[in-house]
Amino acid sequence: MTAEIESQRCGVVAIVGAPNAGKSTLVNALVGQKVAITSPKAQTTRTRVMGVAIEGEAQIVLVDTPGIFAPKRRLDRAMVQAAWGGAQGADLIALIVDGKAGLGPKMEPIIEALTHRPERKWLVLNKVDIAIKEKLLVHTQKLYERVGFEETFFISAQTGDGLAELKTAFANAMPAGPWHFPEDQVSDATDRMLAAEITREQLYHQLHAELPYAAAVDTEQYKEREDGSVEIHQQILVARPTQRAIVLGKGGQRLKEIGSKARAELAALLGVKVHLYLHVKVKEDWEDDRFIYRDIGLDWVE
Ligand SMILES: Nc1nc2c(ncn2[C@@H]2O[C@H](COP(=O)(O)OP(=O)(O)OP(=O)(O)O)[C@@H](O)[C@H]2O)c(=O)[nH]1
Repeated sequence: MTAEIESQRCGVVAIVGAPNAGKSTLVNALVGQKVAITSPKAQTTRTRVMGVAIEGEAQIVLVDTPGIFAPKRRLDRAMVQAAWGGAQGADLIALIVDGKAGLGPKMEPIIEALTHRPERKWLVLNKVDIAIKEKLLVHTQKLYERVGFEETFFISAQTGDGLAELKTAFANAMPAGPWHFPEDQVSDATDRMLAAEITREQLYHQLHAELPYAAAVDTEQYKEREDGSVEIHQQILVARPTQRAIVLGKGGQRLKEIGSKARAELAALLGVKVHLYLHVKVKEDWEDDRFIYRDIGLDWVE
């Protein structure tokens, strides 16, 4: 037992990058199960989510951060603050770059900030399955000149290409020390938080345009019933009555569909029967409400 603990390694890898780079997809793939929600729409991840991956004797605590971009609104600023906060004190910062989208102006604030970070920095070029090789090499060269990374990896978080090598390299880079989490824990999110995120993911998947970005999901009640099933009541907050009508759909059909997909996914993740009750509420100023920030796990920014 003692020998086992002595050989253990554990550390924190902060996963940073522009919105839509594939950060959450990568964290889920390394953990081996969904801990962070993903969508084709940018700015899906709003708060820091920790995913725990294990490789041999090493426990790798992956901090999935919101995409970093030039913030305008309060919610944007809170997300960017959470992203850099997630990198604070990490053993390693991994910059995830969308190899297909490349380095547009939106990468500039990230590159600039990274040059001043004291942590070790690795570069991970993602989406090699759809990227053009020559372009990847040009991006890599430019980033090296600006930031100076210790290591570079080419991966596809979606197909799994290059992930085994990346995971082994992360594991080898972790400092010696006891594991931070029990062996069977995959995330720091509570089931209550996970439930809200799964519903929000369905909003992203089933609704288009700007709506999901203008919505928040708040779990009001989460309780275990005597038969072992869980009963969950959630509020979907939107800013305008027209948005409420979109979420409800004709005859409430859309909301029903969101609820039934979210329920099925949660039941599979939690391994128990789930009773999910969704309500849509119009709250014009939810983006300026301190309590909502607390509920969705973001710090309030002035
Ligand atoms: N083709 C391809 N698509 C990918 C890959 N990795 C992620 N994606 C897709 O890219 C989109 C964004 O992925 P996410 O994991 O949500 O990206 P993110 O960086 O967490 O995004 P934010 O939450 O906006 O910060 C999703 O549609 C993913 O399916 C990849 O390796 N190849």
